[in-house]
Amino acid sequence: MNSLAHAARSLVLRGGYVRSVIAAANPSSSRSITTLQETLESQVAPKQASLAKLKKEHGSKVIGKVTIDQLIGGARSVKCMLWETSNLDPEEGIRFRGLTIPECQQVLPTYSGKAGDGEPLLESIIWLLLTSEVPTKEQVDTLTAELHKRSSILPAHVVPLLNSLPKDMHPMTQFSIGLNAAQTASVFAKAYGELEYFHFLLRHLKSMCLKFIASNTLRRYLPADGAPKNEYHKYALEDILNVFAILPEIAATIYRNVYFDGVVKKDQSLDYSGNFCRMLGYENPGFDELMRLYLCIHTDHEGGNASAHTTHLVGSTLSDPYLSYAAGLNALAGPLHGLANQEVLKWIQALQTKFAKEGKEVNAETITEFAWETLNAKKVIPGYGHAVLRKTDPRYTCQREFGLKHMPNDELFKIVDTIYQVMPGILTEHGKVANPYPNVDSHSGVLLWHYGFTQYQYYTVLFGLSRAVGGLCQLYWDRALGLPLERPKSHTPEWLENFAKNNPDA
Ligand SMILES: CC(=O)SCCNC(=O)CCNC(=O)[C@H](O)C(C)(C)COP(=O)(O)OP(=O)(O)OC[C@H]1O[C@@H](n2cnc3c(N)ncnc32)[C@H](O)[C@@H]1OP(=O)(O)O
Ligand SMILES: O=C([O-])CC(=O)C(=O)O
Repeated sequence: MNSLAHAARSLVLRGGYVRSVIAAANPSSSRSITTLQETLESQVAPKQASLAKLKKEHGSKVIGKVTIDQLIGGARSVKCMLWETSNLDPEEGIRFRGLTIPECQQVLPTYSGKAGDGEPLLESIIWLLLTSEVPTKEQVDTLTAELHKRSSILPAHVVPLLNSLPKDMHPMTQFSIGLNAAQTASVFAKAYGELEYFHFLLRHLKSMCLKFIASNTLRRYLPADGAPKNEYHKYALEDILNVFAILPEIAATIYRNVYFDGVVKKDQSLDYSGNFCRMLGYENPGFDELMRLYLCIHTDHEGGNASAHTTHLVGSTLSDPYLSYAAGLNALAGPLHGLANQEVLKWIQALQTKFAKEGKEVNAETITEFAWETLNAKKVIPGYGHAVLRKTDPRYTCQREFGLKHMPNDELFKIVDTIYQVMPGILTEHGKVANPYPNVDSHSGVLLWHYGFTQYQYYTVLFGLSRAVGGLCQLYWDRALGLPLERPKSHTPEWLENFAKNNPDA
């Protein structure tokens, strides 16, 4: 009962939480800033209404067909998911709420405060993806302060648990364990689960008199209307912001445990990315800027990619945001998805080692030789190809531009550039690949390496820190729009064969 009362009260109190954080961060301007929560609350009803209208007026319109090839082939291009936060065009690449990466770099607030002067802050992208609005620097600063403050919500058992894990456990496995363990702090699960418990209790009390007393007593301590479906998004938002806030400490603890002394030092006078770099143990403003770029560009890639889709699917069962995104992390840990960034570095290392032993230079010719060896061994070239993109990934391009600006003479950067010159031709000649161009993973590792961040088994954790933003900003809207349980139809091979036999012209 005490814990019920505590949970209920803390839920109610959080309404005033954000305002007090803002006031603490910036007392003079606190009254004039529209908070993230206020911005979102004003958007929910109109968005719900326009989705309901779309469904009512056009719900029966056909937007595509599905072939047997698509059913067998991983549902490529099947249109079956609503995604608010970003959209991917095969030629142009990603747009975050309508903005390309260069446009984001021009308009979003940066560490210096001036848009266009440096890389966007991750907090800017969080604001953009959640609200579809470009925030002011003041708004972004309030979000930074809020996330720093919320980081204290990390449950006390999580760091000791991480400390107890074997150092040779893959960092992504540790990341997923850490986030799952932090789920005890879920506000969403409490709001939902305790009400379940409340109804369970009422169902099982035999005496009407006891039912009446229990009902009246418990209701006093629970949110006024319980947690009805139309309020799920409020509890989800609490969890989502808390997950953003605690992930850096989980990620940094893993890095410091596996490769160093386990000590994590914060500097909350900095932004989210800058503070994260200090937690990792880096004190280089150039590395801070790279981290800002890295964390911004990996956030979101529309809904169909495996990590975002998994988060959305698991969330549709009303699993809370912690569990939903932990599932997304497990999808990201696959080598055809996020893990490809570590595979790229591994591939380049193997290439360098082989030709160093043979006393040969790494150049276009030796890279071509090594690529054919990989392909003939029926392995993939990591960092190349894509399920949707049919041109060079703009996330590759902006990282290349960062490299040209900050490390044009770096040896590894030059190798990546030479790979880029020869690989599309090789993959085209190979003849199988739908997209012979590089994706985001083919460039990210070498930039990190330049700053001494050479522990490539860890690289996907950085991706996972960033992808939380896309997956979970969308999860907010999933709950706000009341999207249902996701459950597509599957068919047996026999059904397909019969269908094909009975429908020769289909
Ligand atoms: C953040 C991200 O997730 S970006 C992607 C990261 N992953 C990688 O970089 C791994 C390498 N790339 C790949 O494996 C693929 O290109 C994927 C998984 C990204 C996309 O897969 P698909 O949509 O199936 O690609 P596509 O239609 O081009 O595949 C056709 C064939 O080409 C092969 N192929 C695709 N890309 C490559 C590649 N980079 N090297 C060698 N073969 C490839 C596929 O394995 C497939 O072979 P199969 O017919 O024998 O099964
Ligand atoms: O879109 C995809 O399928 C893979 C990808 O690039 C991402 O998730 O960032």
